Amino acid sequence: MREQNRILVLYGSQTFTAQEVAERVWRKTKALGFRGPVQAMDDYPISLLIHEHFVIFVCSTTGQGDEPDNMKKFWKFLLRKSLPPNSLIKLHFGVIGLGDSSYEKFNFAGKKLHKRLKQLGATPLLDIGLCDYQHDLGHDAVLTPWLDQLFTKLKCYFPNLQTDNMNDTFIPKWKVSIIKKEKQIKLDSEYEDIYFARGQKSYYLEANLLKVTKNIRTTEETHFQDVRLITLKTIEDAKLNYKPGDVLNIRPRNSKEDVDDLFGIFKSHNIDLKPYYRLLVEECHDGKLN
Ligand SMILES: Cc1cc2nc3c(=O)[nH]c(=O)nc-3n(C[C@H](O)[C@H](O)[C@H](O)COP(=O)(O)O)c2cc1C
Repeated sequence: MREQNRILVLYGSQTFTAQEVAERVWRKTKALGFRGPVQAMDDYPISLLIHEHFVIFVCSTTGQGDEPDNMKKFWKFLLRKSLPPNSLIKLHFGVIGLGDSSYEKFNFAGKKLHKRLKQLGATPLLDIGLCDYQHDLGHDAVLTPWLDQLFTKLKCYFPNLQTDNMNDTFIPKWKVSIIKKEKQIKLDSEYEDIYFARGQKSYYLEANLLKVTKNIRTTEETHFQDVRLITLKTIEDAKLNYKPGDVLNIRPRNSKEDVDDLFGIFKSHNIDLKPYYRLLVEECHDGKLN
């Protein structure tokens, strides 16, 4: 093993749910004293996979049974015909799939990943966990017992593992430091944004302030998907130039009430943060910066 007590947690996630689950799983592995990072599959140098002994995969399904964008490169590599069938002989793994049984191809990406890892000689620690968004308890209905089983199984490889009093100690993945306590800026109107007020419009390339004027549900109330027609209006009746094929990137803004509530909480905990401070957020693994 490259490192003692190493478990790697890799995820494929389109809209962050699998990422959030992967980070929860990673925190549990940290609480048990394991080392190793949590990463999107495409951010992991895949040529090193042959040296890994323990990997937990958290994989959602998107589109019509497709794998998420941030595992496409990884998945393409795994599918190479030139890979010998024993490439991953050292690897012990678990796959937890996140899906929705209202889709025809339920959890396809996770199922395909589990199958391919086995074809390449890896040993499953336990059967794939098939989380279903349709379940009353959401993904946790499958995830919680699956994790209990996983950690019980890991005891076979790590006999000193203490899982009985495993608490959910908070293990930070990010180091946050204040880099600039800028002066508070007075905003001229309720729509103004702090960056616009600083004259940093170029920060957003061709940014415009927009207001939502209509937000109408277009699907039946009884239909499981909530699809919306949202109408936006420029604040100063500015003309927006666009051509077919252009993409509109919307950055929603938090309401003033929500921002005030959040900073009220910081204040009540004696945390010196103001909305206009600039922060530096750095990723760290095992307590060290990357
Ligand atoms: C556009 C779209 C397509 C989806 N397609 C599937 C699918 O084919 N099979 C499935 O089991 N779940 C499907 N799902 C459900 C997602 O897998 C599920 O919501 C999951 O929690 C999303 O995880 P993520 O946020 O990490 O991408 C789809 C969800 C969306 C929004």
